Amino acid sequence: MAKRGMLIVLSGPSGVGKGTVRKAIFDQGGNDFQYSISMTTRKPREGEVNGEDYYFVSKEEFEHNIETGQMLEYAKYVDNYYGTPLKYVNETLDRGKDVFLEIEVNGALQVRKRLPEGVFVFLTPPDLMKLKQRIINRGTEDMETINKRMTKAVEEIRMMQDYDFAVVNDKVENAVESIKTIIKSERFRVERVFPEYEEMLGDK
Ligand SMILES: Nc1ncnc2c1ncn2[C@@H]1O[C@H](COP(=O)(O)OP(=O)(O)OP(=O)(O)O)[C@@H](O)[C@H]1O
Ligand SMILES: Nc1nc2c(ncn2[C@@H]2O[C@H](COP(=O)(O)O)[C@@H](O)[C@H]2O)c(=O)[nH]1
Repeated sequence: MAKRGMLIVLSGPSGVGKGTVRKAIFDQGGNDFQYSISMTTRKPREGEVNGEDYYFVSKEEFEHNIETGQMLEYAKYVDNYYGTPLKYVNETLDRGKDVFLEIEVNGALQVRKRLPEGVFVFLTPPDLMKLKQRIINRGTEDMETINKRMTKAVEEIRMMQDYDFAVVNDKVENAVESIKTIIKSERFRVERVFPEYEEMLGDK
């Protein structure tokens, strides 16, 4: 049976740049991460594609998925549900592939309980003003929603200490390099990738 893949969970407040950093890591190549597409009851933004950016579903469908145990984790975040379908994550890890989740903090802490072997990285903004400016610049939310997301952000940043690693997203390229280094080092720690280590340490 293939060795189970590695689970990487990237979390942090809305607008900090999780999606930007994740896309840069994927675009640079040199890895075979599988991105887990989340499910949400939020309405699609302009340009968002069902089955690529999210699975956009009704509240009823989402609640049915919760009740039937189909979610690895889920959270109510600013008036909408967001969650990770369990089957894809399990099947992909079982195939020996690495899975990348990009989710908010309450969901990440649920994942930590179920899959504690994952690598949990918190992406944090240089400061709150810059965070707000990034959400405003993105131009996807109205001011009322931005303010709700900023209130959430303060709660979320307090939970940073529950993560294995924290990375400041000041410059995208620096955050990308830091996360790639973390992943490389965690893979080494978990898998002891050099065969001579196995021999030296007397593993079967
Ligand atoms: N280091 C950075 N410096 C300046 N702007 C940035 C940086 N990283 C991302 N941004 C910009 O900030 C905005 C929010 O980024 P992004 O959508 O990636 O955040 P997110 O954390 O994925 O948000 P959400 O959780 O709401 O999906 C985007 O307009 C992006 O271009
Ligand atoms: N707990 C989960 N949170 C998720 C998931 N997918 C995305 N998110 C987070 O929700 C907020 C808002 O996202 P937006 O697309 O409306 O800006 C943000 O922090 C996302 O990272 C998920 O599956 N589970």
